[in-house]
Amino acid sequence: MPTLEKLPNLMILHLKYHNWTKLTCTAEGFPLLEVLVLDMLYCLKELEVEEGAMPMLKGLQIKECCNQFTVPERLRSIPDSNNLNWEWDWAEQQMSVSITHAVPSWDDVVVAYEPVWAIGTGKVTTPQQAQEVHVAVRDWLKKNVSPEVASKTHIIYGGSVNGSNCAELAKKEDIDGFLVGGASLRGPEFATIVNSVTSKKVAA
Ligand SMILES: O=C(CO)COP(=O)(O)O
Repeated sequence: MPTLEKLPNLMILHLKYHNWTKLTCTAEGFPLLEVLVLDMLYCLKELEVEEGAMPMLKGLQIKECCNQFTVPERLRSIPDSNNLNWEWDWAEQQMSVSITHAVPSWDDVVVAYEPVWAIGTGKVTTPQQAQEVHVAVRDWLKKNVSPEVASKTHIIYGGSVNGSNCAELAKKEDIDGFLVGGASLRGPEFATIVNSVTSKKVAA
């Protein structure tokens, strides 16, 4: 936390699998953080958030942290990040933060859209919702970089992709591929996912 909380542009933080017993966020910590997920922190006994820390927090999820610890008063009114409906807001802000700096070659860039609530949860976004975000990312590239880069850049989706949902997602015009986690460990299923993206959809 002492290092992470000083990152000036960090907006989404998913902390998973660690044996921390106490997490402390100091008063100036996480100035732009909007979503915090504490996941499988089995040893966590104390979460201390000083007054003024995480001033932009809009979504919080605490899952599979088996010790009962007291959630600080200010965080109790923060909505579950699963219920947030501002996917494109996030995507746009993240694009701005990460891409306003020079990219040496757009040929080497792949943009991945991964809703934080879909990562490793078994909850996948709907193809329609993913398509909307991918279109918005492509439009952003068109306006802020160039139409050529927008048409050539692969925009891939990640978050609970599996052998059963990949075909419907892959049908969407602006979903150019997948970022696969858990299902990549199951060979035949991974092959199904790879084969579901049958053609390169972006311009050559
Ligand atoms: O984080 C991921 C890939 O980087 C996605 O993981 P899952 O496919 O297990 O949700």
